[in-house]
Amino acid sequence: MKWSLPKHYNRRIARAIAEFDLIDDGDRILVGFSGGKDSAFLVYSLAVLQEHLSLDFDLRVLTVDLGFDEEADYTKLEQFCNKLEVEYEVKETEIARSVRQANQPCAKCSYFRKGVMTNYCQDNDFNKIAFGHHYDDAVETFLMSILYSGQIKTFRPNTYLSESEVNVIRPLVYLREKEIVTAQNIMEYEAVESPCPYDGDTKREEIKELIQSFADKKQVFYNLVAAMREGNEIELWPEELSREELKDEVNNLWQ
Ligand SMILES: Nc1ncnc2c1ncn2[C@@H]1O[C@H](COP(=O)(O)OP(=O)(O)OP(=O)(O)O)[C@@H](O)[C@H]1O
Repeated sequence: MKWSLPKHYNRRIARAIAEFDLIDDGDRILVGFSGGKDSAFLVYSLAVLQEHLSLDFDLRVLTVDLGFDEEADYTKLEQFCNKLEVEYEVKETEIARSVRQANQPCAKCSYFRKGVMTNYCQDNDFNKIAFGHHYDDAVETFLMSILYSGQIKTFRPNTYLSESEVNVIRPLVYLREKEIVTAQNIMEYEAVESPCPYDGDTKREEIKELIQSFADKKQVFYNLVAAMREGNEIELWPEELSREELKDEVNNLWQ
């Protein structure tokens, strides 16, 4: 294969693979490809690494056709995979119809999409699903979760789904989004537009702008990275008491 990855990208992806134990010998990995820049780079880098790593693993690329566009054409995606010599398949679904009336269409769509992929894994003997989430996605999700849901959490680079016995892996977690944008020249692929009418998650955009607004945005980004690590110092308020417990505690004060 004539394709290659610059050293810098190799190092970051290899770091994620080694640190989070993302790929093992004998793995069969199903790669989620939307046609966007992130998953295109994921397909590209896994195809290149398959040639160069000492690990022996299989790859197949899957696009879940969400059903938003009846005229959807996947030729460009297929040609990209052919060029990289990886198998490519499109799975048609009617997810669009089920999420149109939903309160949170994006969350529901992503849930159904993952369901389609795990079913595909079970039917075709794949043990891992790879997604193209990157460093900025992880930090933005962490901050969104605190600000909009009151929970301190983000997605993990490697998550075992016990019900379907599949691991979801995210090999690009150490790459910044701007590095992936630059990588479009390396892989000779132009991202296709998403057919989704809800594209452009406004909450995520808000968070992106917030991080960008700090004078020392790089330091702020890496402080958030530090905060989302287990083992980092945590000093939180005690758990909230139930209404009854609190009432008793307050009453005791007056006796
Ligand atoms: N229709 C789809 N079919 C298969 N996999 C998908 C699809 N949509 C998204 N994915 C996978 O889920 C990941 C996260 O999805 P999300 O919608 O957040 O994409 P994104 O950050 O816009 O990435 P991309 O640039 O690849 O579209 C993608 O990187 C890709 O691996």
